[in-house]
Amino acid sequence: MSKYSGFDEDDFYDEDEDRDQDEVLSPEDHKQMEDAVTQVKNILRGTTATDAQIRDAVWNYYFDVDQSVKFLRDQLKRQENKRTNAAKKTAGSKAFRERALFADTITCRRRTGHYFNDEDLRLSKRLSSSSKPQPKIPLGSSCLYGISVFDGIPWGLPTSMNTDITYCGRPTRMGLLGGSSKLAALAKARAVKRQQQHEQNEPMEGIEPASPSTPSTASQPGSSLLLNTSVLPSRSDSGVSISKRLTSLLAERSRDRERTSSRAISPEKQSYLRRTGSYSPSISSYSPINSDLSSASGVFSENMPSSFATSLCDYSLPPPTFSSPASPSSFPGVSNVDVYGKTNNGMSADEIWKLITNKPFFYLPVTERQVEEIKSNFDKPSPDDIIKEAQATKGGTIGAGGSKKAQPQQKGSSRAELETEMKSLSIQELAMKASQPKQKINVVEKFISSRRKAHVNFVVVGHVDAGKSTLMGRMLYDVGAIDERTIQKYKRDANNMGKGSFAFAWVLDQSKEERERGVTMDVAMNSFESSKVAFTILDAPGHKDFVPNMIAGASEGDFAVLVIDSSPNAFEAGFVQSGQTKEHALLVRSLGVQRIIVAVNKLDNVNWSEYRFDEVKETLLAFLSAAGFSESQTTFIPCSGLCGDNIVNSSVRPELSWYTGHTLLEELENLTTVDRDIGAPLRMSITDVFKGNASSAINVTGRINAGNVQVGETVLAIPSNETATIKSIAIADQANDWAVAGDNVQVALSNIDIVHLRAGDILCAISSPVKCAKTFSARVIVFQLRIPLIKGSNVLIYRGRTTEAARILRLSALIDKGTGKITKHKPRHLVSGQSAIVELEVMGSSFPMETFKASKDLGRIVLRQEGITVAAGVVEEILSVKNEATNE
Ligand SMILES: Nc1nc2c(ncn2[C@@H]2O[C@H](COP(=O)(O)OP(=O)(O)OP(=O)(O)O)[C@@H](O)[C@H]2O)c(=O)[nH]1
Repeated sequence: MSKYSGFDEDDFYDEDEDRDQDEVLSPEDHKQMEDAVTQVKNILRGTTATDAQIRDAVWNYYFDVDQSVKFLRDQLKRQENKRTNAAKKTAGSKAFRERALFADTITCRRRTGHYFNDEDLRLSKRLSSSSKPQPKIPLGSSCLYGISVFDGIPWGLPTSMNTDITYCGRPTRMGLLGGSSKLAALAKARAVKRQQQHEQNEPMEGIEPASPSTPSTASQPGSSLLLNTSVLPSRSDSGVSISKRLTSLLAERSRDRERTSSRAISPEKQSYLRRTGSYSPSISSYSPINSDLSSASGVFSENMPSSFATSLCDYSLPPPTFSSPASPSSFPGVSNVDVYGKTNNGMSADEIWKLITNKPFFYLPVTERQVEEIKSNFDKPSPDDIIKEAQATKGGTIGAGGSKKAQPQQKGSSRAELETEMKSLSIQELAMKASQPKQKINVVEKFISSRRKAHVNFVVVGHVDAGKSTLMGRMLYDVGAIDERTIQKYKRDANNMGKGSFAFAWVLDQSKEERERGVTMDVAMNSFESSKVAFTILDAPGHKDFVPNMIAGASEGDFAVLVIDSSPNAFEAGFVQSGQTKEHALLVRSLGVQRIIVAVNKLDNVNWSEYRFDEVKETLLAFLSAAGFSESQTTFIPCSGLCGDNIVNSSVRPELSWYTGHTLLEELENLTTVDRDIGAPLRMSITDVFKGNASSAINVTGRINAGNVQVGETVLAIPSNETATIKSIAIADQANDWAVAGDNVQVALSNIDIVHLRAGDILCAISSPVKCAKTFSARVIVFQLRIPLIKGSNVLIYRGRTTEAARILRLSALIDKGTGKITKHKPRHLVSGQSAIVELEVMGSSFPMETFKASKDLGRIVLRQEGITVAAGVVEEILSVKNEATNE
């Protein structure tokens, strides 16, 4: 391996590199080196390899003669190739430049033999040191720079164009519009290189680079530099003679161009050249439209964007006036503009345009008549306006999905009138006008006369894998809410998945992910009816990651079923600080649940042990009473969801004969029914929002917390503050004309856009809107904390499905848990187990809430920090709202 590995061999001969080989070589190595150098020299005799190159190669290849020779031969070959290519390139570009220069002034006559005329040949001789004439340049050849527009056209020049072609200057090259980024990069690199070369040429005294504003000579091939005779030094050296030559050459070319321009151009050719952008019309045909063509013809100097492009991109341009467009000829002192855009006062058309308009612009190719026509189209009302007007006349109907905040303006009504009307409108009046259904039902009367079964929601909580879903699945199966076939199917499918024991849990865990993971992730809802009561099960997730979902479920529960895994160590695992048994029990209590049934589950795992049951009962009873559940409101039932003991039917198992109490279902039926004010203003917490398949209505599901609702009624959505009309109501999939507090409903809403509704929002009576709190005070119980809560602590507040960021504004007081009396004002911090009054500020935009006194459902909150529940409590007072008028 050579020392060059990993290096570019082009860097091999670095003149500056200091390699003092003699200093590091031993006498023996030195001799070896000299021998090798001599051998390589002999082999490469006659080549251009220098002594230094040979020594370097030998040194770097560790005196290996063959390797060094091979390397050096390769290098020499590469250098030779480089030189040849560079020479070819130089020769090529020189020839190209010369031909381009000739082409600049050539008139090609295809029909008459494609020869240069005498004048061209004379000029070419003078320009080129070679006296050899250039006899033929075929039309369409790429060497003809000026007409290279025909390059690549397989059918050549159109027959109609087989007449005289006049080159009118080099076309301006514009940047790539999209396309290859590699090409763009290459073009950019070349431009930079050209710029560098240009800058290197700049210091030449007496010669300055052509500027964009200089006359058209700047854009001619071969004339990238322009003489400035005023700064030319009066030296009689060779530099001056070159300058003189260039001056006379340019003067001659200028005369030449004038001659060419005076020749007649056929209309056919004019049209073609317009299309190709190489035609500049004379002043006689100068118009706003073809002024742009003149800029494209090369009159505008290189690197300038066309006026069309400028008009498109430059928003600062003043709009052009259509009535009397200015033109270069109208500029004082200008009477003529030639085909090169040069005017008789020595300025280019471009310069004059700039003076006239400050910036070049592009006129749209429309006549004044067309403009008038376009303008008159807007005098009439649009089809939309006609429809709106018709709707307004009919009675102010607004299309579905439209915002009801902005009523369409009646034609003829003044702004002042409208403002007065708006001021006089109040939500109460709106309520009077809009919330009345066509045929008003007395819902309270209807409810009483209907003798409907009491409707109870109960939430099932407990540590992960305590058996909550299995227990509820079993209950639904035993009461006949699930048929045998479905259960058999679940058993088969669960067996196939290797989760046979989860068959009953699948009744509630419906999602694929929940079934695959064997974990409940969101609250599952299911209903069944006993002979006395209609129940809705809210099966909450037990995993700590889904506590917010558990809170949502618990917020809707009237009672709670706490499921305990009585298996050895399992109860203890759920009861430790990080377990969810305690957290869930505290949360349901904080959210207003007073009645709790503890299902001591999986008793089959402890051989139906009474001792284990008592152990669990004792431990929990102490904890629950400390958490606020009275003993009379707490019941313990030994059961097994998997085996079905004591769920719906009493166990007949001899091992369980020690228990003679109620089954779980009996216990649920015995619960005291909750009193609800069905005559109060409507409050409905939305749990889900979705669009119906067929109808345009928006469906929302949720629970009616207070009051009642009926089909045709107009309600208010908070926090969006948008009204909606109740299109239909369904209770347990049965259509109904009305619903009351406690019902879990699916409601179809019309006249509202789905963007104004989301889970956690409240539907309420227009006459009594729910407020969105900005600051409020709450009585809270502090849970287990890692760090104390202080003034300024950031928390997340939860209520049902609503969550918002909040900040503790003030720790107002510590209170006694038993008596509720203040024990200390303004504590510095709050620690685990304390009760306190705190003031909170809602950071987010909207958190609809009510005081606990006004609504037990909407007045409860849970505070969490970094995924841990830190406190829960009730809203005492709403101190300020987001916006009194709009709740925004
Ligand atoms: N031996 C026995 N196993 C049970 C009993 N009840 C449930 N299981 C098993 O416990 C495991 C968990 O049951 P799930 O019903 O999913 O528990 P869960 O509390 O709903 O779980 P999460 O909702 O995810 O917290 C399953 O393997 C059930 O078969 C029972 O009474 N006895």
